[in-house]
Amino acid sequence: MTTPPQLSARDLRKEFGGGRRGEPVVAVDGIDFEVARGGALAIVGESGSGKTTVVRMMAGLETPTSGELLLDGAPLVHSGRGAEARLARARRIQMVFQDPYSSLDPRQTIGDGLAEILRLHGIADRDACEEVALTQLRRVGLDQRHLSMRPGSLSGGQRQRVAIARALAVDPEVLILDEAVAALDVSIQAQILNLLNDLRAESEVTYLFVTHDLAVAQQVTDTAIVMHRGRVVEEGTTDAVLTDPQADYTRRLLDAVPHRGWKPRRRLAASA
Ligand SMILES: Nc1ncnc2c1ncn2[C@@H]1O[C@H](COP(=O)(O)OP(=O)(O)OP(=O)(O)O)[C@@H](O)[C@H]1O
Repeated sequence: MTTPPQLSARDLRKEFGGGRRGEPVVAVDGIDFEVARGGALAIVGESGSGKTTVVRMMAGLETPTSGELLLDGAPLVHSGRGAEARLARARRIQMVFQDPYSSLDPRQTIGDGLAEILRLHGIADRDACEEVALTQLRRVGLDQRHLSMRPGSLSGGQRQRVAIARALAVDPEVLILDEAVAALDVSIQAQILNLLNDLRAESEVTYLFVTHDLAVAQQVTDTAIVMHRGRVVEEGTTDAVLTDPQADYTRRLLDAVPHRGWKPRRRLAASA
């Protein structure tokens, strides 16, 4: 018997009502992808290509119009939207966003925030929380000092480390990273990407890495799909997509995003 992929999408489609002339907006137009357990897939595309909609369907925040999302071979979308269903889903799928402020309470210390998650998911009781929280912080390169700090006194990179620690604290099967390094300086970005590689090597977590930047995707993912107007226009190993793109759109996307050795040739045409 073959093992099912950890995560897959089959002919996944999402329409929203209320387009300009009343026609539906097709945000995701019949896409397919698969990620093996412990693998890392990049979803690459510019703003408006449908990446966020895919992620929101995975998080249970949107319901697909048709098609399926499968987690470990079982449909994901029909498991309900109530608080219990959300908690059960969060146990399996965690997310890290571009702006860690969106998930960090500015009034709460890093240690208290982690402890809250550990208790919520029944991972550690009150007595064990601090020790487990510290273990999680150490995994992401932080230490005892950070337990009592608040998000406002951390750097952007440290905040993103905390967001990663919080996400991995529940030992999810899938970690979705939605433009997770986009707001960081290049040197900090490199540190976080290295950390993500180390964390994936030491656990079986599967990454879904959403980005507009293929060069960044190459540093953490094995395979990539390129989305344009809700469709997959190119797929393959991330290396091949980056170094030998087949689709015109991918080539234009690569030309538009600054990367090492980049020479500005042309911007993506607004109508492309
Ligand atoms: N709730 C909604 N109602 C109507 N249209 C929507 C809704 N959400 C997204 N869309 C449309 O669906 C398309 C895809 O949007 P989506 O946010 O998924 O793209 P994206 O690639 O993630 O872009 P960004 O990086 O800017 O978030 C866009 O045309 C967007 O305007």
